[in-house]
Formats: sequence, structure tokens, C-alpha cells
Amino acid sequence: MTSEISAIIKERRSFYPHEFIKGEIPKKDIDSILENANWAPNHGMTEPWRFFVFSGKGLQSSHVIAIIMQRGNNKKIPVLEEVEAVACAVQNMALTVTDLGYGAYWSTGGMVKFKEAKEFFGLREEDQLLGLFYIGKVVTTKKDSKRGAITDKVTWVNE
Ligand SMILES: Cc1cc2nc3c(=O)[nH]c(=O)nc-3n(C[C@H](O)[C@H](O)[C@H](O)COP(=O)(O)O)c2cc1C
Repeated sequence: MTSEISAIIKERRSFYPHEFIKGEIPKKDIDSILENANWAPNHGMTEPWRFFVFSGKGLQSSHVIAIIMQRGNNKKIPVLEEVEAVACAVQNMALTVTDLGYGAYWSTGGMVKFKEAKEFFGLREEDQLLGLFYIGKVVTTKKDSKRGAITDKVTWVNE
């Protein structure tokens, strides 16, 4: 493991639209963020992540990406595992955002749970809108946070 990946994992923080500074992120960087999303692990190679990318002057963010789980045809794969694969894809995006020096956060609030939102994206009954990923320019990617000790969350088994 390189120290670089550990540093990026620990540096990643949620940054909210009110913290974004003006300026549009170049398309090539958004392409890199999406490309890395595409390399997430997924059970049965269903690749269930789908994205709608919004940009434009009307937004408080540089880009807003709608995160969608498109249920694959292999019904042996549980729905939860499709959702988990999309979450892995979103983490890939978040880490890439940090590496590129931008800020982002995953929102599951607001209209995300409305059935009208699902209709807006033309989703089928079995698909899910999992949230919106807001990305913007930030003054710094550094922000304090804390976690409880990992030792409180791990049970070692050595029989
Ligand atoms: C699946 C998921 C959904 C989230 N939804 C929201 C949300 O709706 N609103 C919000 O303010 N933050 C949301 N967050 C961001 C968390 O609040 C944030 O990750 C947490 O406070 C830890 O901060 P950090 O990301 O800076 O480490 C979400 C995070 C995840 C992983």
C-alpha cells in the first residue's frame, strides 16, 4: 500500500455547496472522476452505476451528478449488492475529487426520495436514485473531522 492512497482516504471530507468557490471544473477532470467510478467492484459484473451530470450557471456547484442504481438482469444478485457496488463507485469519485483538489459531498436529502425524481430520470420500478453528488472548487481540501478508534469496531479472531 502506498502512503499516497492512505493520505487521500484520510484527507477526503464532505464539502457542501455553500463552501464552494466560483469556477467551473474542467470537463477532463469530471471525465477522470467518472472513469474511476467505472472501476468499482461489482458482483456478477452488472456494473449497476449510472450517472446524469448537470452543469451550468444556475447551479451553486460546478457539477451535480445524480447517482443511480440500474438493476442488472442477473436476478441472482441481491439488490443490496447492486446498491453496495454503486456506493463503491461513489467512493472512487470522492477520492478522485480529493486527489484533484476539489470538494464534493453525497446528498440523500431533499427531492431524492420523491417518486417524481425517479420519474424525471426515467427510472424503472427496480432502479433507484441513490442521491446527488455535488462537486465544486474549494479553497483547500483540508478540513478537520474525527472518527472513533478502529480498535472499538474490530474483533480479531485467531483460532
Ligand atoms: C450515503 C451517504 C449519504 C449522505 N447524505 C447526506 C445528506 O443527505 N446530507 C448531508 O449533509 N450529508 C450527507 N452525507 C455526508 C455525511 O454527512 C458525511 O460523510 C459525514 O458527516 C462525515 O463527514 P466527512 O464526509 O467529511 O468525513 C452523506 C454521506 C453518505 C455516505
